[in-house]
Amino acid sequence: MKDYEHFNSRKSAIVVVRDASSRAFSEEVLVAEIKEIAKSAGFWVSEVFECTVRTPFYRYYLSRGKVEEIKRRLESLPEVGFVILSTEVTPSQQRNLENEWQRRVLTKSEVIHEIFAERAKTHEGKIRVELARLRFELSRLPGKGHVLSRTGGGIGTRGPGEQKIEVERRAIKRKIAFLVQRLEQLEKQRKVQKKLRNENKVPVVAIVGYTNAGKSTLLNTITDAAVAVKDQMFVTLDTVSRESFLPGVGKVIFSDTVGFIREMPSTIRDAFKSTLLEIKEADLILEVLDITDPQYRTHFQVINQTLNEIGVGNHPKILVLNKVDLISGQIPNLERDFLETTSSCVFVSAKKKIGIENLRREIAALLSKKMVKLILEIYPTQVQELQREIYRFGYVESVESVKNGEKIRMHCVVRRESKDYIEKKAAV
Ligand SMILES: Nc1nc2c(ncn2[C@@H]2O[C@H](COP(=O)(O)OP(=O)(O)OP(=O)(O)O)[C@@H](O)[C@H]2O)c(=O)[nH]1
Repeated sequence: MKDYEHFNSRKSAIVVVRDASSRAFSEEVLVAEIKEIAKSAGFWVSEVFECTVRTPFYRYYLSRGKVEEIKRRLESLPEVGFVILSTEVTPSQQRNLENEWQRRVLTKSEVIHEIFAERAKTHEGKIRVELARLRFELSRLPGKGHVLSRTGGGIGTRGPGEQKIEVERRAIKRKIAFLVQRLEQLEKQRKVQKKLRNENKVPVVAIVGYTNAGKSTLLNTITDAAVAVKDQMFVTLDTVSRESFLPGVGKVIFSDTVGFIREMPSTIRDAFKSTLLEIKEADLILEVLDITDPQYRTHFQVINQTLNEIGVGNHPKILVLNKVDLISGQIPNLERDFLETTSSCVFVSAKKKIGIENLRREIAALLSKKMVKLILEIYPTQVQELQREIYRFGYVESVESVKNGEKIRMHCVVRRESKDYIEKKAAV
């Protein structure tokens, strides 16, 4: 056990943000984001060090002077057990910093992996997170080999460190192969379920947005479901779907997706790719934004960029501006670029149930474009079977007895593409 490992139980940390001002996003965004990530992983951030490094020292990724300055500061912060870096460093740089500072040093990716590991609820979600973690570990092995191989072997020979790494690499690859196989089986099962759902043509509404925007809360409010809701990033790691009834449409499936974030580690992004790809099959996308977050414009960019990457940039969308209950003054004016990418825009409070009926109406209005109204006259003996068929594609609005009880008139709403099929069934 290293001297500083006893700090692990106290999750107090300082955050080091390097070269924030030279990036595409503002310093404020980067600092707020890394603090939020640290908080979601259960860290209490006591200080943030922002540094611009003109001459980085390869050994540390920071300049020698900065390493010293942080070291001195840490000496007066005995309660701090961790240093979280806003970007990635090599395993050897990480080890060197740990030796200098005598604290655990974590990179942003490591912290995000930790959050995902803690939050995964379903069996499939857990496998995905474990896969991401193993792939991340694999990508960092070469760096570790470099550090360890310095302990033995001469030029041109393999040091004991590197041999050990080779053994580790093989073990990780074996685990990855096993998990990939398991995941493929689970995906097959899911495809069968999805096929059944597609046969029934139930419209799907995907709820997407930056992490912590209120997606799970909205899913709950819209469908009265109970999905875990916490004021932390990435609470939802697996797609959670719930059904609800919308007038003019019938049964609708609402799906809560994994939260988006800028610079999601590629291992996590790959692991959850298929979850994100499910958005492709949605009939409508609800793009949720936390309007009270000072960074909501950046979040909007990140979401749209991710949606474009998945290939659903032009899908029908409703922009849902959430948490209006926290706005005391005037609701912010939205620029044209906000509104141009979406079919409509609704202000709500998912938590306080404000604007939800309006949102449901907007959703119904967009989805009902794919629906048609039918009036069928059938014999009473046909009612049961026909109703069953109608509910696969929509719903029955009302039923009345006509022609002295000889026939039944049914008013129903069904998906446009099922119209001929239903009419044929009714004509039998
Ligand atoms: N005041 C207020 N708080 C809200 C509202 N909607 C959500 N919240 C809070 O915001 C926090 C995050 O909500 P979630 O629904 O978990 O957010 P999410 O987008 O699903 O988060 P991830 O699963 O991490 O992607 C919780 O503390 C909610 O109670 C709202 O309309 N008003």
